[in-house]
Amino acid sequence: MDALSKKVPIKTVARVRPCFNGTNQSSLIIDSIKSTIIVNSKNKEYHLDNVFDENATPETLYETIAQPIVDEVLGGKNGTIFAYGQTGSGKTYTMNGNKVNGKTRGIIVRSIDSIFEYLNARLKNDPQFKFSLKCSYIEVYKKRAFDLLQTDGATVNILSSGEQIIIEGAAEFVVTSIEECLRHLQNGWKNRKTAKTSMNRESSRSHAIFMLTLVTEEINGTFVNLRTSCLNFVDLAGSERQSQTNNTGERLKEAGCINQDLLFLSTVIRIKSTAKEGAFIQYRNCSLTHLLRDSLGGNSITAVIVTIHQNLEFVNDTDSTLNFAKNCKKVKNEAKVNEAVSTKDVEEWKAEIQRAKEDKSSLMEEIQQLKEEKEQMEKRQRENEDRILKLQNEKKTLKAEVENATRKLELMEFEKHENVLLVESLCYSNGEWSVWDPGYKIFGISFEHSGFQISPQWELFLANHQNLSSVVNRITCSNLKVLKLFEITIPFSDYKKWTGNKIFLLRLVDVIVNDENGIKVGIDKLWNVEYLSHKFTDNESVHEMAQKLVELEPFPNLLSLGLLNVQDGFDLQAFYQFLKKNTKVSCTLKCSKKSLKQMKETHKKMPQLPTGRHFHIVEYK
Ligand SMILES: Nc1ncnc2c1ncn2[C@@H]1O[C@H](COP(=O)(O)OP(=O)(O)OP(=O)(O)O)[C@@H](O)[C@H]1O
Repeated sequence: MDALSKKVPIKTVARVRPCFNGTNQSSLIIDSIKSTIIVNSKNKEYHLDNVFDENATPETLYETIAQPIVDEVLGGKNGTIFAYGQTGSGKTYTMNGNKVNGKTRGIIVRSIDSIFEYLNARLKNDPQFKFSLKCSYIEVYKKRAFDLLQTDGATVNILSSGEQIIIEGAAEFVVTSIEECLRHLQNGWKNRKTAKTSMNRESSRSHAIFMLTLVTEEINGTFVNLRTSCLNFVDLAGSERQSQTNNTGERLKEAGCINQDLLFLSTVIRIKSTAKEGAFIQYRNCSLTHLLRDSLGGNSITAVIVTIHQNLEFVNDTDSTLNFAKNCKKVKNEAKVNEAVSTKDVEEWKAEIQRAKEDKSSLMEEIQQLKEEKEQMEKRQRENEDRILKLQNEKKTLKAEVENATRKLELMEFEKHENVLLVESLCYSNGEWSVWDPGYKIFGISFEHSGFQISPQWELFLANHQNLSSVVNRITCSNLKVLKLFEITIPFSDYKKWTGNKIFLLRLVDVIVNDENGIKVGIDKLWNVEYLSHKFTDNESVHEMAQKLVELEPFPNLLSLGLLNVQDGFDLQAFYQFLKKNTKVSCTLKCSKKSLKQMKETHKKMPQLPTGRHFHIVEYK
């Protein structure tokens, strides 16, 4: 294998496929021996490096075109094999063949076989020989490049850095056997975009490039040779005429992109074939030419296989394909062996390998140890997690117990106050809190036919129940509308928590009750009234009643008092002493009809109470 580079023209061959649609009238005169094709109707003769007629076997084609390039690649040079031609003319058939095994195997499969055959033989004969082979598979579809080895249709970016073309984002798989390599190739085939057209049941709608990158390392005396070479197989999409394919919609759009790419490729080839050395060519304008820059007049051994129809109806495309081939023949590539030679001492290198082996085994031991430690830690972690869970549950139970105990304590604390009551029967409905319990008794005050309502400011109001007269400590309050009875305090800061348990604290305030005549019956503390009313029952002597009132200690805050059913003999004079002693109180006496007249007369004779206070005597009904 020649390590020196020299300028070599692109090898250009034609492969003629059997007549399309079963016709057997060829429009071409094919001479495989002279490597010429004459296009009768155009009166043109094309001379190529090789011409393969329809009887040429895939094996002959491989041996003539591909094998020499594969050999060069194994020696460290880059190589590219293109298939170019009209749609349905046999490009995919030539590159891939119909199957991955058997006689119709295409160029790619045969090349892979050959590469592994060589590399395995080298490994066997030279224990110091090393290699790494990687594959990637890219397609250019509608001007964008995609990775065929990534099933999610990942796009890739084609970048150039100096002499290097970089395919950013493309997956590269190391392959160590024919089977592994073919598996990737077949996966890529499946992902390639194809569609049925009138010219081809499975027409490629993209340009596909299968790439193999080979790195070999061999020792020559005291030198280490590192060689890197690439082999590209390019199956281009076929040129199409709308008049022949009758494509519409998406197919037509694809055809437009395919034709544009091929036109650009032909233009690059035409310019390359005539341009002077070093002339600037805009490869980057098209993903296809950008990607294949090296293969089109650069560091690569390139062969172009043009595939053609021989039917007369396709003669114009055949002629233009052959014209492309003619231009390709004029383009020269300069392939060099891509080699890096290091002067490393072999003994030192061997010692290094030995050291690396030893390092490796001690590392393996360390890894094993770490694995065991990891397992133990994981076990411990699992145990800890179980323990934490258990503790958390215990904590929850304890917390609930503490909360319960705290609540009980607080309740007990509140219950110590005489004017404080914890009510557990408040309920919430329609956006309001309420207590509804006819006959309810709070602080010794009895409520009948009445309900409680609680305002948003947490005040408790008494209200009539269903148009009935409310009865408070047996005083009928027919016009009772809303009566502020108590201030309600929520005993704990987090009221939501406690309202959930329906626990409220009621704190008694001054209470004013209207009697049935609309007259206020005011009492300092209602439990005092309870005490008074207890003393003044109907069964006791009215004389005693008045006397006892006078004897009682004064109620400094008592504002109002109502006495019901006062009978004859009640000592008004004595009661007046009570009014004088209790300096804030106003009073309403209710007498039987019989004694009303006399009571009123006695009353007239008594001195007036100071302004702001009153003493009424009315009939008791
Ligand atoms: N030399 C040949 N001998 C026998 N059959 C062939 C030959 N060339 C092509 N064919 C058959 O013709 C059909 C079209 O071939 P193929 O798909 O390779 O065309 P193509 O150039 O890749 O088309 P497109 O550009 O539309 O993808 C296939 O069924 C293939 O088997």
